[in-house]
Amino acid sequence: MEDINERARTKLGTGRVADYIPALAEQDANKFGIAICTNEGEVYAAGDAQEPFSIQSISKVFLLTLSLRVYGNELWERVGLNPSGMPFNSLTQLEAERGKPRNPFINAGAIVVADRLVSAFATPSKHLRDVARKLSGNESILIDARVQESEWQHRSRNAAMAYLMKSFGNIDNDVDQVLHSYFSCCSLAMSCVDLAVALNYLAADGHAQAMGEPFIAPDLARKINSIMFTCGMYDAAGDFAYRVGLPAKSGVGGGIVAIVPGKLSVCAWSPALDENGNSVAAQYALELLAEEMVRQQLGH
Ligand SMILES: NC(=O)CC[C@H](N)C(=O)O
Repeated sequence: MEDINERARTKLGTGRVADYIPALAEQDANKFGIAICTNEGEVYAAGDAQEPFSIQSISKVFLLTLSLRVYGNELWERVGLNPSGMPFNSLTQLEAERGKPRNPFINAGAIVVADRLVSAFATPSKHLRDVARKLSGNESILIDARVQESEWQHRSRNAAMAYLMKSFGNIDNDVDQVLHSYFSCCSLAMSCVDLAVALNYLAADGHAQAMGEPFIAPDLARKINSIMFTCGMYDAAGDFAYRVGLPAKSGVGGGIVAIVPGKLSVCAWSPALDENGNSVAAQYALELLAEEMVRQQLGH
């Protein structure tokens, strides 16, 4: 971890912090952290791994997991399962494809999933926050109200997607209510350690480390990993698969969670992003980790 921390920091200064959500523009581009949680429950961390950051699109994994727990395969009537090949906030496919987003890991897809949760739970964002607390074993996890408000103030593009989908009958609830839920989930503040522990269920056949019990069925964990592999890095999913080869999900807060099924979960974070909205240093760190794991497996 220390070696990766040192080497990944050479990438600081490359890329740009997201500024289309003003509250995110204030992040310090010189931060880098990485944490691993093994399926045996050991946590290894380096750099700024304990510092909470805005999880942004990583919340789409929680949203999807909770929604699949309630709706099962019915969910796929509302949202597709294929990479979009488009930026995460693109509107162009939505009109042509009659309001059914390509996958649950682009904004439109996650907004549809959030709508499903608004139908299922009285207070969906509080429910999701509580699940994040339980899964990470950290009761102090909060929704960052400043980020949430900033997203709401600059919601035009996400609101346009939501209204377009509503016009096709793919959003059941009030658009403002759905957007509020979606933004509050994106605004959860968690650290690399929190996220590595919380998402370990995807590495451990659905078993939640901090809860000490099954969270989802093994088959569902396999399926979510598959969607992460093909769609988790937006239109750069293929590049990342080639470089790293692991199911992963990124967010514009600079975090990336990756899963080594059967072994461990990892979260790397650094706020500066490349042109696809993926953290430059976090991607590099995961590439170094993947290379190191191959070397160790070969006994080199
Ligand atoms: N890619 C992301 O992390 C985007 C999430 C962000 N909250 C948005 O809706 O634009």
